Amino acid sequence: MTVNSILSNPSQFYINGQWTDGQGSETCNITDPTSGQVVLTLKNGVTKDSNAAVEAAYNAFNTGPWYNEYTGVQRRDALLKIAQVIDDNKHQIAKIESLQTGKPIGNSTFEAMHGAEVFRFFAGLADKQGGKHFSPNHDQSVSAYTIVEAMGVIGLITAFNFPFILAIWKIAPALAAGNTVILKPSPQTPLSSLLLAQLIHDNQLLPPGVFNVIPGGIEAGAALVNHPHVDKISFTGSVGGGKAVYKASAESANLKHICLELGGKSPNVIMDDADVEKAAQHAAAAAFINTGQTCCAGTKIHVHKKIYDQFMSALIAITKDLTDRMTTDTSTSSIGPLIDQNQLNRVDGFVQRAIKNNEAEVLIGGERWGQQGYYYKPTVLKSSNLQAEVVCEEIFGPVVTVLPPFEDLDQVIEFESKSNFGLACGIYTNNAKAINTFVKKMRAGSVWVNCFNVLNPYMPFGGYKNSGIGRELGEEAIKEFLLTKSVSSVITSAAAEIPFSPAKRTLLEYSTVAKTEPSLNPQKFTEVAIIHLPNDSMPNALKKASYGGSDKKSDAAGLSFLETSV
Ligand SMILES: NC(=O)C1=CN([C@@H]2O[C@H](COP(=O)(O)OP(=O)(O)OC[C@H]3O[C@@H](n4cnc5c(N)ncnc54)[C@H](OP(=O)(O)O)[C@@H]3O)[C@@H](O)[C@H]2O)C=CC1
Ligand SMILES: CCCCCC/C=C/C(=O)O
Repeated sequence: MTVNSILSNPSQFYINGQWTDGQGSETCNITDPTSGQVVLTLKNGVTKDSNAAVEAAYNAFNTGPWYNEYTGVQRRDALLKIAQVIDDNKHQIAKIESLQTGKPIGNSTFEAMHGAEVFRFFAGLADKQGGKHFSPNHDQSVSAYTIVEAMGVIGLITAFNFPFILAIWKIAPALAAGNTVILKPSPQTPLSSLLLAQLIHDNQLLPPGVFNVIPGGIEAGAALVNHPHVDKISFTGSVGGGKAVYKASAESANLKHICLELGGKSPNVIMDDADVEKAAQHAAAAAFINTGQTCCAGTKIHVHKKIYDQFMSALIAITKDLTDRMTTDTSTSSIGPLIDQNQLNRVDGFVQRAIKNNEAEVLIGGERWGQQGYYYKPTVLKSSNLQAEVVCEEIFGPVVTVLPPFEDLDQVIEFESKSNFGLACGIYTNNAKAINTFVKKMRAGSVWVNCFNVLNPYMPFGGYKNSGIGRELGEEAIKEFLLTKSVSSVITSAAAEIPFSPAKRTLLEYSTVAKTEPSLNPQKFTEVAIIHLPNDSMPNALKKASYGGSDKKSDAAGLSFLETSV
């Protein structure tokens, strides 16, 4: 499979609804990690490219139809169409994702379908965002309400490990909220983001400038973070990268909003009542998911003393089986390669240092697999040094560290409370008291009971502590891309004020209108401006709505505003 057989404009950037050449001179190689072969060379994004994309997104937000004319229902429909196109092209998406990451093709196909599901979820929220109305005093002369508005232009920066999913977790809620976006994927893995742009472009699913893609390059990412017209950065990557972005965002001219989805060292606790074989299966899957290149992977295991020996035998047998089934063929492989040689060196570096410093014992694995590509054997380490690097740091490879057996869950929780990370954790038990204690006391964004790495669009995902700020997925994620505006309006005459221009109308409340104008069927309206006046003056006030000039015009304009808001 070649990149050209899937991507029509493989080395171009997608800006303002057009395919354009990058303006820099440096290039970047995209490599197939199963073989180490270069599959595409494309330009690195530079500041000029980012600036062009920001300008396109800024214009699209301020003057284009996406935010100014589309209703929530229209945005919903656009996102549903994107979901359908992803589903229809899931095999192409999966092929290109596996080509650039080396993932087993089954995983990539699942991830493409998950991406479609995430678009559907946020499509369902696109038309359901609104503010609240308050009556702060009894005579109702003050109309007080909130409206929710899109933030504006959003910069999305993603990592190499789940390129398609990580991008969609950001794109879908940002667009559902009415924003325009610039996606800067990891320089190692831009291809599935470019394919998404191609699918959106070829099927004319979004107005120009709403969705832009600038492949790789630290300069391109930094330019987004520094640009005064970018209102928010949503970032997935390393803790170091996240902190640099946080700092630069704070120092940028416009004090950006920020969402950071960073690393983890998620503990997996196996209690004494666990079904040992099942728990070991789950623990291996939890740790080795995506070759361990997963922020929430269960890379640290605490096992109860009573079942420790049995569990360890089972875990080693499962890991051996996984290793025996390794192959470079993504259609049959059990576990894929690491992303590149740097990552391979980095992972092996952790293991070799642990051995050299007597911090851990390798029970299985601990070395490169094969001669081609960037494969590393799934590895089980045993450590009794609770301060060891392999116990405390994110390795981002297929390496799991088992800690000394425990007897008291409280001690495990106490130990974990000192971790710098707080992304996820899991416990295997049917002991209700243990579950309740664990759920309550663990300082982590996701808690999994008798399962691990369970992610779906409904459940917010994100970290405590160094694991991040903000949430992706769930209703929380769309709120990350909205701003709330409070409006207090004192009515001083009988003339009603239409509080919004039609272009910026927002659903608030239609009950007063319905009560005073029974001829209007509120069911007809998806969006109606509230006209809040003392009840006895409402009919006249409505008729006299001062909207654009004379009484007659105002009358017509006021009512026609309501009617055209359908
Ligand atoms: N979710 C998670 O937990 C993840 C954790 N990691 C961890 O990070 C390590 C390195 O992975 P990597 O993907 O290189 O992660 P990075 O944090 O280096 O990069 C992630 C993304 O952020 C961009 N980026 C990095 N620094 C900046 C910056 N200062 N300003 C703007 N953009 C920036 C990168 O692009 P560019 O390189 O062009 O700057 C890339 O698109 C892994 O080994 C792993 O430990 C990685 C991925 C996901
Ligand atoms: C649905 C498959 C698992 C997705 C895992 C998402 C991981 C995120 C990250 O590593 O940042």
